[in-house]
Parts: sequence; structure tokens; C-alpha cells
Amino acid sequence: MANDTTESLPIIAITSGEPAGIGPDIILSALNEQNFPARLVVIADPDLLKDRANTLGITVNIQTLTHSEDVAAHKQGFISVLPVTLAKKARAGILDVANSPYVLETLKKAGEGCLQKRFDAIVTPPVHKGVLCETGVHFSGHTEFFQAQCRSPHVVMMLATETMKVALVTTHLPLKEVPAAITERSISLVVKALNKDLQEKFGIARPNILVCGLNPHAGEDGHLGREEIDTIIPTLNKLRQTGLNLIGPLPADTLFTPKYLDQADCVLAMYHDQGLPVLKYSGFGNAVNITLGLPIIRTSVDHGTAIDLAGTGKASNGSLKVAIQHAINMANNAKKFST
Ligand SMILES: NC(=O)c1ccc[n+]([C@@H]2O[C@H](COP(=O)([O-])OP(=O)(O)OC[C@H]3O[C@@H](n4cnc5c(N)ncnc54)[C@H](O)[C@@H]3O)[C@@H](O)[C@H]2O)c1
Ligand SMILES: N[C@H](C(=O)O)[C@H](O)COP(=O)(O)O
Repeated sequence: MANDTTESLPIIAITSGEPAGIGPDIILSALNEQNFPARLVVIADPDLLKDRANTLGITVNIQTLTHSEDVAAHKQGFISVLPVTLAKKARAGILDVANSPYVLETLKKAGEGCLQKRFDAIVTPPVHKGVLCETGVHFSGHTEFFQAQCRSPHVVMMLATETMKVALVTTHLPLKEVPAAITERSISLVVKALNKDLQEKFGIARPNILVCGLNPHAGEDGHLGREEIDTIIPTLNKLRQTGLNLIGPLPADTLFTPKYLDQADCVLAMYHDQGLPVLKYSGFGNAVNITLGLPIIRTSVDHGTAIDLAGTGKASNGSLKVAIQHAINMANNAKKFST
């Protein structure tokens, strides 16, 4: 039975991720190596975790919960599981579309639990977008999945290391669709949501946001593209008039240098592969992915399913540990704000 101290700990739901990937491996190793100051509920098939623990030679006590509320404070070596059953036994390293509904069900349960306040936050190990799409459901990312589930008008993907934060105007969009998606509306919604969450979730009173251009050399005065002149600059100017502290748009190739980064709390990139490769180069394996603009707290790892490493014991659990700790910190902060 939970005591007073236990009850003050946030309940963090952790989904299993793609069962053929490294999600189960890193959950087992992270929860086995470290005590987290929280109540952790892993939403997964308990047999998946037991099988993978055997494969990896990890000794862990896996307890199946009937009600998520019964979860005890996390202790190294103990894993509390809210069960969801796989359609087929998962094989490490071999994707099977038959298990895609299982993956979606774990996400759905985590989101519902958070919306119903049974969980304080969600942490998501990686899913494989391709095998989820093979079911016929279009799945472009957790970000968009939870946006739809929470009916949030606009969300922001932000990845962070200890020294750098990078947020995106567009998320999982084919490159050829990016220019049309860079509009006054999309930039304004993202900048406002980003500014608000940097203040409320990260305690930055007046965030400095460094904004990338879209085109090479930020359009070179219109000779290499007009999106800066037609859309980005006028939109940033309007936003500045509301008191926001925005720098740019600057050419993305030279913006990621200390001269500019030192002045900024966060970089806003126009598209996925403009911003994330820089962040991952600087901190892959220790960064966290945070979805801003949701009514719930959701963090994730900075890497994918690494199918080549599943079941080998070679996957790093660093980013998962960071994602869990961030979720705990954000949940504790949210509790402070609400009391
Ligand atoms: N949070 C998420 O759900 C998430 C994030 C990124 C990618 N993905 C998905 O993962 C799938 C595979 O993507 P990918 O191949 O581009 O990227 P990936 O991150 O799975 O793999 C890229 C490289 O990094 C290595 N790697 C990844 N994670 C590692 C870890 N924890 N420890 C050591 N090495 C690691 C892999 O072995 C591989 O060489 C795709 O479907 C993609 O959409 C999901
Ligand atoms: N864009 C993320 C990355 O490159 O790390 C990744 O695809 C995960 O996105 P979701 O959190 O939306 O699944």
C-alpha cells in the first residue's frame, strides 16, 4: 500500500515502444541500473519484458499491476507493468506488422491515463513509424499522435541537451511540403507555444529565441528564395511587437555557432533536418525530445528503434534515463504550479 511519501511521487507511464526494437532493452537496463524518484508504470506485454530480460541476461523482478494506481515507488531491479498483450511473440530485430496495433494501444492507454490524471507524464521509447503505417493508419510520430489524442490545436517538437534546445516549425513533413507549411500562422503558433513553455516549464523569464531562415543564407536578400522576405521577417516583426524576444531569421549554417548560440535559450529551425542533426551531433544519446503545447507532459528519447541492436545489449539507455528524469522534473513542477 502506498504511504504519504510514495503518494507525493509522480506517476510516470513508460510505453514499451516497438517490441522488435531496443525499447524493451533500454527500459530493462535503465530501470535496473538506477533508482528514479517516481512511481513508474511500464505499459507493455510482461512476457515481452521477461523474454528480452532473458535474452540480455538481466535479472529483474517484473510485477504485473491490475490498477496503475497500485504502483509503488520505483526501486532499482523492480519493474511494474500495466499489461497490454502482443498479437504475436516479438523477435528482437525482426519487425512484424501484426504487433503494430499493440504499439498503438500502449500509446492510447498512456495518453488516456494522462488525460484522466491517473498518470502525471508519459515517456515514450522509440516506435517504428514505417511498420505502424503498414497497418494502413498514417502514423508520422508520437508528437502528432498525442496532438490528435489531446485535440491540441498546435504542438511543438523540441529536443534538448544540457547546452542546447532546438524546436521545429514543421515536424514530420516531406521536404517538398515544407515551404508551403511555413506561414504566418504556423510560425506564430509555434513561437507563442514555445515562448510560453520555455517560461512555464523551464523557468526562463524572457526567452531569447534564435530563428533560422528557410533558404540557404536566409534567402540572400531574395536571390535564393523569398520565404524570408515574404513571410518569416514580417511575422517575426509582428511577434516582436507583442514583446517576444526573437533573433533572426539568420542563415542556419552559421547560426549554430557559439557567437549566436551563446545569446539564445532556444533555436527555432524551420524543418526537421535543419535543426535536429546539429543537436544530435552535439548530444546524441543524452538528449530528450519534449512535446510542447500539449495539456499533458510527454518526453521521449533522441533515437529510433535501432533494430540492428535489439537484444544485443549494445543499446545505450542514456537518453531514456534523461527522458525519464525530465518527465519527473516537469511533473513535479506542474504539481507545484497547481497547488
Ligand atoms: N522517439 C521515437 O519514437 C523515434 C525517434 C527517432 C526515430 N524513430 C524511428 O526509428 C526508426 C529507425 O530510425 P533510424 O534508423 O533513422 O534511427 P535510429 O536512431 O534507430 O538508428 C540510427 C543509428 O543510431 C544507432 N542507435 C540508435 N539508438 C541507439 C542507442 N540507444 N544506443 C546505441 N546506438 C543507437 C543505431 O544502431 C543506428 O546505427 C524509424 O522508423 C524512425 O522513424 C523513432
Ligand atoms: N523527430 C524525432 C527524432 O528525430 O528524434 C523522432 O522522429 C521522434 O518523433 P516523435 O517524438 O514525434 O515520435
